[in-house]
Amino acid sequence: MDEQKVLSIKGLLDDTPEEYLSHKEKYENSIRKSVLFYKTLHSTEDENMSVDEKTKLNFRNIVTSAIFKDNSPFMLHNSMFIPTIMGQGTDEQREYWMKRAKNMEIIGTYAQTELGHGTFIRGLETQATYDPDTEEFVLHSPVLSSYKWWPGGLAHTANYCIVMARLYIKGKSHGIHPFMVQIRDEETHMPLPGIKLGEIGAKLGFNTVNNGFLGFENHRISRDRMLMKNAQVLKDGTFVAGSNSKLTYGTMVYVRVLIVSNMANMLAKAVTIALRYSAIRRQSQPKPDEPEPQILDYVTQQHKLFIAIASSHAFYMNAMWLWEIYYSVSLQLASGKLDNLPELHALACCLKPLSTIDATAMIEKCRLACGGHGYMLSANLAQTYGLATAAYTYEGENTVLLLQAARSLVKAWVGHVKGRPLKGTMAYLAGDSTVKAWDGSIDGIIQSFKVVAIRKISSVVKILQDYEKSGLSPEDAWNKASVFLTAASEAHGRAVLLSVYKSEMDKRAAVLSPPLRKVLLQLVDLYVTYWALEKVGDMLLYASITDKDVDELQRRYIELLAAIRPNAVGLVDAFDFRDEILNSTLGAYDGRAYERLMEEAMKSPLNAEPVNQTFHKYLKPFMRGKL
Ligand SMILES: CCCCCCCCCCCCC/C=C/C(=O)SCCNC(=O)CCNC(=O)[C@H](O)C(C)(C)COP(=O)(O)OP(=O)(O)OC[C@H]1O[C@@H](n2cnc3c(N)ncnc32)[C@H](O)[C@@H]1OP(=O)(O)O
Ligand SMILES: Cc1cc2nc3c(=O)[nH]c(=O)nc-3n(C[C@H](O)[C@H](O)[C@H](O)COP(=O)(O)OP(=O)(O)OC[C@H]3O[C@@H](n4cnc5c(N)ncnc54)[C@H](O)[C@@H]3O)c2cc1C
Repeated sequence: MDEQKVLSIKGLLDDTPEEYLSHKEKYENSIRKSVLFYKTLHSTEDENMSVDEKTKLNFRNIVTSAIFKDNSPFMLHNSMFIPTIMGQGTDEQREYWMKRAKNMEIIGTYAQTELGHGTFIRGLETQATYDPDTEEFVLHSPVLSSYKWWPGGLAHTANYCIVMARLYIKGKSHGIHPFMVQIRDEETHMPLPGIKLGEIGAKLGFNTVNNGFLGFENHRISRDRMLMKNAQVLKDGTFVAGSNSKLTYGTMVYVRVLIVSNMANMLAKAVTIALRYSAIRRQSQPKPDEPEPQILDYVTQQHKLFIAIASSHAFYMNAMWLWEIYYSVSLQLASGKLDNLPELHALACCLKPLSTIDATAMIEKCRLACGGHGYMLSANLAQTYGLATAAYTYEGENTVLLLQAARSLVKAWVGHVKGRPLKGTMAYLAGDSTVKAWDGSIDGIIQSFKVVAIRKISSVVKILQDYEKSGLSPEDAWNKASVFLTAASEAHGRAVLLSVYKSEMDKRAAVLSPPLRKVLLQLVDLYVTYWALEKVGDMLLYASITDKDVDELQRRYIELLAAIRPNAVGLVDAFDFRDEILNSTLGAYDGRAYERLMEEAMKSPLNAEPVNQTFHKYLKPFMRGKL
């Protein structure tokens, strides 16, 4: 996506900050901008580029942040509607629907979550009952809780959507399947008969995404509207099951992988804003005979911010690595080879939660590091937090995904104990869990994180087995142990994040100039040392670290902050975000934060006049005691 071309489109960037628009005006403005933006996107897209190339090209591209501070009502069209057609449609269905969707002849969304169910997909209640007489599916929302609730763009924007519904044939349920459903008339945009649509209301963020609700009243669609790549319903109502019922969950895995790269970008944006502001903001006078220092020179400020730079790099390296795995597994799935899907699912169930947990926390820390000005919406830190924290929940709520990963880890460990070989990212579980002397090296610390994961997984398996021996059902044992199951998944995820970041950097280090290699490896060192200190309890319990080693680690951490300080501004400048993309009074390249804060303040409609009409209507009578 050519940033210059996009950002030079007239009318695309807001003159009046959206914060001063009404809820309805914000939506209408976001539609106006979406149409402008997607016209350009469509005109500049290289049709010959593969999904793989396009995705990796866009990994660091967040030009949309310049246009939509709170995302676009079109976001589900590209991020889930099109990928689901690609992943779940037959060749014929792909041929027909991809053309219409890519040409923006139709606008789609992905409607899975219901008022009553989000996590538990097998509990979804929207019905798709097959009528062999008419060769149609009857879509119905039997109760309020079965209304689709949350899908982006569903309320007033999309005219088609992928509906995940429970398939019934002759009274028998055949599980959840994807259906292509037209929800609005293409000419009038009126909801079709038997379809109730609306928006779900104001939210913490995503307030220009037009998240909506959808209810069906016996709405009929033709048989060919079920996306039948993974399972089919024949004309006579015969159900042909797919090779794996979870293949219908493929779009979610795809988005979870993308979310890791998105967190890298969100965090990079926030730390660029906060760090640049910390370079121009001067405050206090620790040394009486010296001027107020840059707040960036306070080590506590460096502690708040430098880990965010390193974490953005770590998420980016892990995202690229995970995308390669995703893409190769998706090619294998296309040829019916499913055996690497569980590992991909488990990986995504670790890295999506950890990247969103860390990014959300660190973006908030970036905001807090800017004091009062960080609290201004014109700083664009609160909105960035809102976007990141949404990803904690959507595409699989984090706790639930960590428990999914734990399911795979427990199975792997139990299998290992029985002699079954471990493979891929879980192979290290077969490694030596007796720790060698702590050597404080980066590789040594990463190995300690692997030991922590091994020990946490093995001990939670022991807890599960003891509960079951005591007579608890597997389900009750699982629930009782679930806090430590998520902890075991987090430990595994940490080990993966650390080792992939290190190994991916090592691969790249050879081609870097010595100064660049030095500063990037300092970030790796900072990241590993930071997490060793964050998890010092686990290190003391499971690794061979001593209190003397901890003292050494703390000193090393402080030295690393000092070593990175001279390059800190250069490191965020290297993210190369244009001012329009940062969209922040505090983060602009020229450092004129105060002038920009004032310029933005003057855009408030309240500043258009010195005396607001409420003075004469209310205040004056009130102050004169006349109310
Ligand atoms: C280029 C850069 C671009 C950046 C853009 C990035 C951002 C993009 C943003 C897009 C906007 C997003 C808006 C949000 C959209 C949504 O939120 S859509 C709805 C998402 N909803 C979910 O994710 C629901 C989460 N719930 C689940 O996934 C499942 O219900 C569950 C939690 C996995 C549990 O399911 P259940 O059927 O109960 O499973 P179990 O009984 O536990 O058995 C699980 C077995 O199935 C396997 N499995 C489960 N899921 C998958 C999967 N997806 N793939 C493969 N396998 C799966 C699991 O491994 C278990 O297998 P066994 O252990 O062998 O039994
Ligand atoms: C900004 C945003 C955009 C979204 N966009 C879309 C969209 O476009 N399309 C769409 O279909 N959906 C969308 N969603 C919905 C999203 O996918 C769901 O919110 C998410 O899957 C969580 O489900 P839920 O909200 O029902 O929460 P629940 O699943 O009810 O979770 C609530 C709490 O219960 C806990 N819990 C639930 N199950 C378990 C369990 N088995 N074990 C332990 N704890 C459990 C969770 O950990 C959580 O703490 C969006 C959500 C948000 C916030």
